Amino acid sequence: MLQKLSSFAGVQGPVVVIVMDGYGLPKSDAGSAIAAARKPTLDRLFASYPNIRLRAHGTAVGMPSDDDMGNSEVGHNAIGAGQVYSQGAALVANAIASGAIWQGAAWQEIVAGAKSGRGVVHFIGLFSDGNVHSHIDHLKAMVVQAKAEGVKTVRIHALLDGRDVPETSALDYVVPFEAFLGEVSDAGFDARIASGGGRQYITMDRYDANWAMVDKGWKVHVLGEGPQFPNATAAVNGLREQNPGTIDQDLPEFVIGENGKAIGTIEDGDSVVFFNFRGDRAIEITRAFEEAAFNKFDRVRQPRVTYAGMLQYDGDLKLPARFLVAPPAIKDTTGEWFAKSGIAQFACSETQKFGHVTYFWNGNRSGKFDGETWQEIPSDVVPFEQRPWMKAAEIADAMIAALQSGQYRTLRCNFANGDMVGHTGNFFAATLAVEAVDLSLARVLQAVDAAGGAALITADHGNADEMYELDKKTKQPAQNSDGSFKAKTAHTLNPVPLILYDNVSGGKLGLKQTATAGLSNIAATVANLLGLEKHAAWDESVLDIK
Ligand SMILES: O=C(O)[C@@H](CO)OP(=O)(O)O
Ligand SMILES: [Mn+2]
Ligand SMILES: [Mn+2]
Repeated sequence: MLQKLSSFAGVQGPVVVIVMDGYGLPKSDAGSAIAAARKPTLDRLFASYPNIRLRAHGTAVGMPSDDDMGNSEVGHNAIGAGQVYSQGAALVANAIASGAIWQGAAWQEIVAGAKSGRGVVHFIGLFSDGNVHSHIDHLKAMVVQAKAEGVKTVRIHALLDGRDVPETSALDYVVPFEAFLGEVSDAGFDARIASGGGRQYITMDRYDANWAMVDKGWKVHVLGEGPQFPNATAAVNGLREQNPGTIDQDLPEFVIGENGKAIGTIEDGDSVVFFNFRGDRAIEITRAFEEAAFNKFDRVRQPRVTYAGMLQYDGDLKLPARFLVAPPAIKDTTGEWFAKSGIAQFACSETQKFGHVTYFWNGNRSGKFDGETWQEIPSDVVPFEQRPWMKAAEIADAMIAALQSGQYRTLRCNFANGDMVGHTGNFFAATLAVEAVDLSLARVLQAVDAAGGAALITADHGNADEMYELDKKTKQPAQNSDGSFKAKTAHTLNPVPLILYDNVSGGKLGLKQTATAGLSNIAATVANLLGLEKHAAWDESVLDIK
């Protein structure tokens, strides 16, 4: 049980945490869809309620360096656990640097498994240096090590990014990597890219939103069925020609063929490494490889392979069974300790972010703690620039109903809009996305007032705050040669807001801005609003109690 605070009995009504995904505070309004949006509710909040800035990127959320942007996994982990752990990106980089990864049983089984079969290791994963789901340097190190350990053939199944890196940067990765593979290949070692496609088109679906993407990925990676090209560079060029204006993440699938035959089908006795360290978009394809009874799509055949994930993606489901690097052991989350303190909790989002407020929030566990209620609003399966309002209204409806029910002492939700629409690179749609959040926020806050509660409004990282690549010198939006602006689809390095919406304490409560304030300070702040001391493991509260 968490102890009672001596200085404050807590807000009488419910304490609500609202995450506006992808809502950062930019240095300049140039290129910010947030600045361009009409958002009377947020304007009023910033003008009239206590608010501070929180660090949401780099080492403040467990990334290897402060050049790393934040992302939903590390952001929601930090918010939900109140602690900063070295995250997958850092853990894998360290395991490779020390060589510990090669000593582990999982890597040795991958190599031994391949050698007892045809000698083939497949690597499937996100092909960039974005460091959100994966890093191409990790792949490079594994190819070199596989060769050193006597693997005969390497086949890479490359998911093109353009979402954590510039939107049409695929060839910046593919061309040098194909050159590198050419250099390491010799009479006894053959390493090539064998298949791929855009990450938002094949394989990397999450939260059961659209299994058809995984089906498409399976067909190209495993069965070798799809439009053929002689190499990945030719594939990217060819697909771009056939699909003018399509950015990398949305490019269709491709297969590398030789004399009409796919060069990298996955067969019995092969080894397969899914080299993303982040779990949300790795779980579905992992299930397709591991599950004996699988009914999400027709696999046609299930090759008997030695399969490993870069990390363990789900600590409750133990998925996958074999993993190269142990994930951060996220302990003592708010979900767990509020449950132990008898506090009923409500969590809600739409499909695209549902796992963020449940699985990431609870430390990458898919199971509920006692007294938790989760509500998922099914997301649209459309390009989000066509529906920038997404399910904000429905999430607000669910939050309002949960507040009115009087059943929950604390509630949390995530509005996906700023992030999911921000990732499309469509400025106009992103302003509408922010406006939809503003409208829904107004409705939820009315219900918070009616319940005599208080709310913390925040974000997990930036995105819609910078919709164009900024010119390094002028700090103005950078231009393409035809004069159009260069769209930016990735997250940003900007801080995020923390607003305290409190009409109940009579001015007793405020927020403390500290130099190091970050997402991990929210957990203790929520505990204090509930009238509870923080858990010893959590970073300090920023609640100022006068
Ligand atoms: O879409 C995703 O997978 C990531 C970007 O790679 O975004 P977020 O961290 O906001 O989920
Ligand atoms: Mn996010
Ligand atoms: Mn995102």
